[in-house]
Amino acid sequence: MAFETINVEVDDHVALIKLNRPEALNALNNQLLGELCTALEEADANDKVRCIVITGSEKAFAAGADIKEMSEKSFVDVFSENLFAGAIDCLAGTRKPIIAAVAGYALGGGCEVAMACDFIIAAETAKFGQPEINLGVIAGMGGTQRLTRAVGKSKAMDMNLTGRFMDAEEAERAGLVSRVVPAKKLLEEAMGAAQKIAEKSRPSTLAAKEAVNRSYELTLSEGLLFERRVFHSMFATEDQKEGMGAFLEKRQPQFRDK
Ligand SMILES: CC(C)(O)CC(=O)SCCNC(=O)CCNC(=O)[C@H](O)C(C)(C)COP(=O)(O)OP(=O)(O)OC[C@H]1O[C@@H](n2cnc3c(N)ncnc32)[C@H](O)[C@@H]1OP(=O)(O)O
Repeated sequence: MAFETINVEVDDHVALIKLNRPEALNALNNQLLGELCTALEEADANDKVRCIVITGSEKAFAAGADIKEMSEKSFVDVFSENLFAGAIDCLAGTRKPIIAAVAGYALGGGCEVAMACDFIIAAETAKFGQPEINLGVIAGMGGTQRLTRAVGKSKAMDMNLTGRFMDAEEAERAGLVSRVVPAKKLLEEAMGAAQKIAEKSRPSTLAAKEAVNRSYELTLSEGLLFERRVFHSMFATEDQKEGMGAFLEKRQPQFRDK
């Protein structure tokens, strides 16, 4: 499928999706969000793809929802079209692991898209923020919810109420990002992490992602039970025998996704 606002490359079991609206710092307009959703559905359905990386440019992962596009909309417009529900549900509904590789601005919807990925690797240049308050609105794709779960109430309130940006170092300290690397190494690091994930047994990666995500929805005892039962179910796979057998035989496992 040909896209205009994103580029997609599939190489070595990793789908690399690059947001590509440089003239607007990758502002998330309807077309880009629609194309991103289509690309994610295709990657999820493509047997060759085992992990997905989403990235932007050196200057911006994405500077938020497209303000020009939404500025004239009325309440009835945004309510009727359920503005932004589709794109973020699409990300959250993708079963394969997704890494956000963030350099430059990840603001508003850009920060929210990154947070809807499974983890974030940031360049030293990354800046995260929920500046919607400056536009007379609030975050609408998870900035008050996912950010609070990631960094706690105090920092989430600070960012949502003042609109200030958080740099990569602070984001790592706060637990918003998993690692920070020099900007030149960002893609190499993200693709390296994706390759590592791609080498694992597919049932294990899908199950690990589901189990971690359940921790957002369940009580601790329900979550622990869910995890234990999924762990038990992995003993029905050939890959469990292969993984444990390979360890005991001091060799690399050859997973067959069975
Ligand atoms: C999803 C929701 C519901 O949560 C809502 C949102 O996401 S609302 C959007 C939140 N994001 C913002 O408020 C950030 C807006 N952008 C900026 O503050 C600045 O552009 C900047 C700090 C990221 C970068 O500043 P600077 O280097 O000075 O570049 P600019 O000249 O401002 O930008 C270059 C070019 O890009 C256009 N641009 C930037 N961001 C957006 C945007 N979010 N929507 C539409 N267009 C955007 C900007 O207008 C410039 O274009 P031209 O004027 O040169 O045509």
